[in-house]
Amino acid sequence: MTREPLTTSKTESSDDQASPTPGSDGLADRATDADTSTTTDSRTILESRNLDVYYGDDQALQDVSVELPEKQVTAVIGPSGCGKSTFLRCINRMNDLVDAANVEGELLFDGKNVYDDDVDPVALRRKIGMVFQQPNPFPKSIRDNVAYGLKVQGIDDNVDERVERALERAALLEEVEDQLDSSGLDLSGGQQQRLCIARAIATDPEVILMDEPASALDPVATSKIEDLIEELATDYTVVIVTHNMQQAARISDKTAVFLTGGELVEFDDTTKIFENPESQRVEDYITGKFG
Ligand SMILES: Nc1ncnc2c1ncn2[C@@H]1O[C@H](COP(=O)(O)OP(=O)(O)OP(=O)(O)O)[C@@H](O)[C@H]1O
Repeated sequence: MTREPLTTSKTESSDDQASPTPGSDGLADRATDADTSTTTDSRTILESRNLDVYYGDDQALQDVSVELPEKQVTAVIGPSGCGKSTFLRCINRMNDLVDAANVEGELLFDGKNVYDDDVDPVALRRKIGMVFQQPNPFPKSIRDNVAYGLKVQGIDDNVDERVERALERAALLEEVEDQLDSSGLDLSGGQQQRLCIARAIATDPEVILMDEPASALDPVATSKIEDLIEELATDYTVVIVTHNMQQAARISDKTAVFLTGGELVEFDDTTKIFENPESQRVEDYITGKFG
C-alpha cells in the first residue's frame, strides 16, 4: 500500500504504485524499523493519548490512551452510551461533522496527530475508511456505488478495474459480476453491507472503521461479514464497534472495553479480556451482570 500525505486532498490519479512519500508532511513512513512500538508482535498504527471528547458540556470520552496494532482486528465493546462510536469517529475525524463535538488530546495515525491543523480530513478518510451500522448504498448502480469513493478522492484512472478488485476483496464480486449496472438498492442487506465495504476499500485505505456493521443483518449475512472482517485483517487494520460480545470474541485480536462515562477500562488481547480480565468491572460486564 502507498504512503501519501494527509495534508493534501487526493487529486492525482495514478500514484497508487508511487514510491513512499518521505516525511515532508511530518508523517512517518510505513513499517520502518524505528516505529515498532507495540502491544503485540504487530506495530502500533493508531494511538490515542489522553483523548477527551465533549458534546457541549457533556463529556463522552475521558482521558482515553490506547495503542492499536496494525493489521489486526480490534473490537470496541461496552454498554450503550459509553462512547464507543464517539471513539471510532475520532479516528477519522467524523466528529468534525458534529458541531457540538469538541476533541482534546491526541489521536495519532502512523505517529501523526490527525487533529493537527495541517491534516486534511478528506485525505485522512481516504486512509481511514468507515462502514456504518445500516448498509447505506446510494440509489445508483453497484459499479457507481464503489466508484463513488474513488470519485470523491479524485481517482479517475482504471476505475472499472479498481471497482472489480474492491468487489472481489469484499467477497461480493462473484454474486454481482453480471449485474454491475443494477441498483445497489436491489441487493440483500448483507450484500449491501459488503457493497459498502467494497466502497470503503476501493480507495485502498490502511484502516477500516466499522460501527456495528452486522447488527442489522440476519445470522447468515452476519457470518459472512464476520468471515470477511477476519480476512480483511490480512491487509487492513480493522477497528469494529460491536454490541455483540460473542462477535467480538470470535473475530477480534484485541478488545477495548469502555464503560459508562466514556472511560476505557481495559484493553488487551481478546482472549485475555474474555477469559481472565484484570478489572472486576469488565468481568461483571462480560458475564452480563450489567450493561
Ligand atoms: N451528536 C451528539 N450530540 C450530543 N451528544 C452525543 C452525540 N453523539 C453522542 N452523544 C452522547 O455521547 C455519549 C456517547 O455516545 P456514543 O454514541 O459514542 O456511545 P456508544 O457507546 O456508541 O452508544 P451505543 O452503543 O448506544 O451506540 C452518549 O451520552 C451520547 O448521548
